[in-house]
Amino acid sequence: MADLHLEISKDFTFDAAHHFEHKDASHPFSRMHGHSFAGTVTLTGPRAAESGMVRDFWEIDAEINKIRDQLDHRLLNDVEGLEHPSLEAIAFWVFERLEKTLPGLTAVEIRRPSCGEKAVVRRG
Ligand SMILES: Nc1nc2c(c(=O)[nH]1)N=C([C@H](O)[C@H](O)COP(=O)(O)OP(=O)(O)OP(=O)(O)O)CN2
Ligand SMILES: [Zn+2]
Repeated sequence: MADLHLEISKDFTFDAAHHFEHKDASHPFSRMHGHSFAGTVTLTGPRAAESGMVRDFWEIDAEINKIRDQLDHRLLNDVEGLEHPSLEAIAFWVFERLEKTLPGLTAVEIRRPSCGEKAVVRRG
């Protein structure tokens, strides 16, 4: 048992627009366009003796929703800290905010399911 560790994960989705300023004006990615994004937040830790839980999913959901509200149906380039809104940047941005309120956060994954692309930020 000593070599076992416990992970729990919660998925979320958001829709947002962005554009990439490092591309030539003629490139399609330089024009504003939108995506449906999906994310997964992972916590690692022991089960609390009194609840049997690493952390109540209801509490995780509440913290994710505070972050999601800052992304959903927004132009990501306008969000402070997301001036270059790649999947990689979004994953870092979410991790940095959620680690303040979700102790035991070990990974944030952001995906674009329509094209099978994802970025993962992992601690450790
Ligand atoms: N390493 C990365 N590369 C690229 C990223 C990124 O975040 N990290 N992002 C893009 C653009 O967002 C681009 O718009 C993706 O376009 P494409 O792959 O053509 O996907 P779709 O437009 O087909 O996606 P839909 O959501 O289905 O419209 C490029 N590279
Ligand atoms: Zn895009």
